[in-house]
This record gives sequence, C-alpha cells and structure tokens, in this order.
Amino acid sequence: MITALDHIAIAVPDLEKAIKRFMEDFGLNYNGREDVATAKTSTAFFPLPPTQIELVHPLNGEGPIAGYLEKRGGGLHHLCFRTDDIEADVARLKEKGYQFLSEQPSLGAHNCKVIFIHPKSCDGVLIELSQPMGEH
Ligand SMILES: CC[C@@H](C(=O)O)C(=O)SCCNC(=O)CCNC(=O)[C@H](O)C(C)(C)COP(=O)(O)OP(=O)(O)OC[C@H]1O[C@@H](n2cnc3c(N)ncnc32)[C@H](O)[C@@H]1OP(=O)(O)O
Ligand SMILES: [Co+2]
Repeated sequence: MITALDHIAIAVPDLEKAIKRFMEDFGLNYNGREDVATAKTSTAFFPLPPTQIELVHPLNGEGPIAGYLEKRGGGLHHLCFRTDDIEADVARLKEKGYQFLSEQPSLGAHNCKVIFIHPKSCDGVLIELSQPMGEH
C-alpha cells in the first residue's frame, strides 16, 4: 500500500545551477547527486521531511527528461508515492485500469524499485511508485 509521499520531482535544464539554488537560496540540505543509468536520469535529492525534493536532469543528454525539457522546459515533473509492496500495488492498480509505462519495476535512485503510471491514468499527473529494496 502507499505509505508516504517519497518525493516531488522537478525537471531542471541546468542541474548545477538548480542544486545551488536549492542549497543557497532555499537553504535545503543537499543529499548528493546520483546518476541512474537505468533511467537515463541524473538526480539530486534534498530531504525536506517528511518528503524530499528530487531534481531530475537528462543523463548524457538523453532519456525522458531530455524529451520533457525539449517540449516544455523545466517544471514540476512527477510525484513519487512510496509503497511497502510495489508488485501488489501494480497488480491492484492494473485491475482498476491504470496504464503503467513499463511491464516491471526497474532500479531507481537510492536502491529503490520504481515504476511509473501514465499521466493519462491520473488526470495528467505523472505518478511514480517506489519501494526501497531493503524492505521485503
Ligand atoms: C531516477 C530514477 C527515478 C527515481 O528513482 O526517482 C526517476 O524519477 S526517473 C525520472 C525520469 N523518468 C521518467 O519520467 C519515466 C516515465 N516517463 C515516461 O515514460 C515519459 O516521460 C512519458 C510520461 C511517457 C512521456 O513521454 P514523451 O515521449 O515525453 O511523450 P509526450 O511528450 O508525447 O507525452 C505524452 C503525454 O504525456 C504528457 N506528459 C509527458 N510528461 C509528463 C509529465 N511529466 N507530467 C504530466 N504529463 C506529462 C504529455 O503532455 C502528453 O500528453 P498530451 O499532450 O495530452 O498527449
Ligand atoms: Co522520481
């Protein structure tokens, strides 16, 4: 089941500039960068309990964020819901007619299993489900 709002993701055209902004202007704690090859995405996380801000940027100029930036520029990109059983939630939501953007969860940031729901299934909002691998 969904247990928390894990992160709010913002697509940024200039990752270093955005990291500086969130650190210096907004004074948030910076939890470091992580390039996620499987997602073709560079990420930077800022814990803001009980959730976190995830900055997302194309990895090597490729991937879904490159397409997003090309079409729309920077902006709010997705919401991530943490789940304690991603497979069960995917099965339950598929039953309800939700369209997923991949067959299976894949490796996301911070050693989590992640999967995305098509924006069309959720009133135009891109939703990510994430389950930390350490959890059963
Ligand atoms: C780092 C790993 C992980 C983590 O651990 O946190 C991440 O967060 S990775 C983040 C990047 N990865 C992804 O976003 C994967 C899922 N996304 C996709 O598969 C695609 O981006 C997409 C959502 C299928 C869109 O693909 P695209 O090629 O850009 O198609 P369109 O531009 O034609 O869009 C289709 C349709 O969807 C709307 N759209 C696109 N992006 C978003 C968005 N972020 N939020 C809401 N809506 C979005 C777009 O407007 C189109 O709608 P219509 O115009 O009405 O057709
Ligand atoms: Co995310």
